[in-house]
Amino acid sequence: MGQDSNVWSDAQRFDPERFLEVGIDYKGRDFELIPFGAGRRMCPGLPLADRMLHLMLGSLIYKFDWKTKEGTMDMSDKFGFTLQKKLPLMAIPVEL
Ligand code: HEM
Repeated sequence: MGQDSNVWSDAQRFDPERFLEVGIDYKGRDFELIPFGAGRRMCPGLPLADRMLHLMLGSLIYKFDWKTKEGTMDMSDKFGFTLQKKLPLMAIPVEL
């Protein structure tokens, strides 16, 4: 669904900014984007994640530089109900 070209233009391109323009919601009402699932069994942690994620991610980026063992990042994915990375990401923090 995340790469369906009927839904997303240039669907294969990594383009997080696209979400700034589309005006769809990620809280289970718009099925084009359901990172927390939808319906009665959707993620009950959504309100917590919604508040904390920016803070956690911002702190990690602010406090560390990040690198990978190989120096590059493999963005291939594997097919499934949700989009997952083919190879797990091993991010190594480097103290600033
Ligand atoms: C970015 C953060 C998170 C994402 C993307 C996420 C995503 C998801 C997804 C996709 C599901 C399955 C929903 C479905 O079956 O329709 C789920 C279930 C669940 N999540 Fe999260 N989650 C996040 C954070 C959290 C947090 C912070 C908590 C708890 C503090 C949490 C607790 C749960 C629980 C208990 C379920 C099982 C719900 C059930 O089966 O009824 N999640 N989550």
